[in-house]
Amino acid sequence: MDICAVNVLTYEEFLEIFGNVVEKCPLIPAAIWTHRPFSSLAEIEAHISDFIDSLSQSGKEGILRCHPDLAGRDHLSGTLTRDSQEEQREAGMTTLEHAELSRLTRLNSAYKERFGFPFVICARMNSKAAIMRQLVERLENSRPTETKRAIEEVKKICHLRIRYIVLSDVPNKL
Ligand SMILES: NC(=O)NC1NC(=O)NC1=O
Repeated sequence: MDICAVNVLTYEEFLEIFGNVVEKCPLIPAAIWTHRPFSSLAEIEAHISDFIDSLSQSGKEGILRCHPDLAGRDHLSGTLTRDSQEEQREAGMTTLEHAELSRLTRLNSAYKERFGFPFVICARMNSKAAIMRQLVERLENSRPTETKRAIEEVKKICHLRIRYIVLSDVPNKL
């Protein structure tokens, strides 16, 4: 799918395809559709990034809270979005050993307790070991630093999801 094909999509079609580029936040692609025609994919990403940056602290936290835990309840109950399931699988999050899962669950809880939102990281850009290491490291951050850091990861996830849509031509639905 090239940018010309994107620009002729109705907003319903645009949402059907791009609705989950920010996990469970279809409001964001719905909002940036206003800016058509897009000159490039990079422009779509830039609008999404600007929209996120324009949100208040609670709005940004809301985006983070729409993300599932890594190897968490949604994975165990089979309710992850297709995107998320694929990303977590690629990072080895769906085949953790018992001890690894216990450690991750403990760290995820400590993180949520401290910040009030789940630990978010671009799984496709990290190995299992790197995810665990960064979770431990980021637990030490202040709340403002960590919100900023987590939102950067949301943007990386979004970047790869958009690339995947465009390269594979596969419609992307929740
Ligand atoms: N919590 C968290 O990081 N979730 C995710 N990261 C990612 O790349 N896909 C996800 O679902």
